[in-house]
Amino acid sequence: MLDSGSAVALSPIETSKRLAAYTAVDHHVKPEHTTIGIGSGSTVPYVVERIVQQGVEANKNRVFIPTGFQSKLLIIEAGLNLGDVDEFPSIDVTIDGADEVDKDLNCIKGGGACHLREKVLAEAAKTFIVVADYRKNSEYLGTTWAPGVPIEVVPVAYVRVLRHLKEVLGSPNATLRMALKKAGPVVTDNGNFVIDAPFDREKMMNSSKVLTQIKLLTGVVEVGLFCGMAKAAYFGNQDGTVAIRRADGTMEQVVAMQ
Ligand SMILES: O=C(CO)[C@H](O)[C@H](O)COP(=O)(O)O
Repeated sequence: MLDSGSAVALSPIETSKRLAAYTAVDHHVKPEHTTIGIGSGSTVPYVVERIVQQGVEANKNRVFIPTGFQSKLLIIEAGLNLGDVDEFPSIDVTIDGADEVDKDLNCIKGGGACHLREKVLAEAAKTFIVVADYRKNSEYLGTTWAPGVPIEVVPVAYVRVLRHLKEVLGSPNATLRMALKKAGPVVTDNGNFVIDAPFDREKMMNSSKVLTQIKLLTGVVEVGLFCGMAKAAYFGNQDGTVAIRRADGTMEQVVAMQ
């Protein structure tokens, strides 16, 4: 599964994801870190790959906490120690992907329907770091990520939540996310449904207000808006550099180590 170190050539997008992931691990997963949160998506395998490259000695006393089924498998298959957040509620660093990141490091997450556990691990972490390819780097949320804000909702409430999103909160195209290889809706690792709710630019410019409004709806378990949570975002670029945007407002462009 983690074959990016093999002779198989990576596409430019995959190369960008790997650049971001490797650089973020090099900067933030340090020898003194013993509890590490592992996010979900297609960028995170490169995070695990780089952590494995730190060696058996570096990893033998570490515990890795997954944000869902996919990252649990990644941790097990990499031979790393698996833990859970109820046992390790304080995490040194969590590294995760994102569907889109704005200039203030607010993120849309949940394209893989894992945003509830992802948010628990982001909150539990002293340092929450986002890794992504250049396509996710936006000025405003909703610029490139068209499906909208992912909302995990208990099944019994989805019709009412959908109606409220359309009629009251201003998302007329909100939809229940349907599965691709199963008849019916996507069901999360927690047994819930996901609604994708697009909002216009004006609303997304105040993403914490959108987050609060949705979170208050009965039956909503979690909203895929991560506002003011990330310490830094790492974006792999096509030219082989990595753009780093930090919560303190600083930006840097570095040449990534392979
Ligand atoms: O939020 C997520 C899953 O719920 C992922 O982190 C997000 O979808 C990014 O995935 P990728 O690295 O494949 O672009």
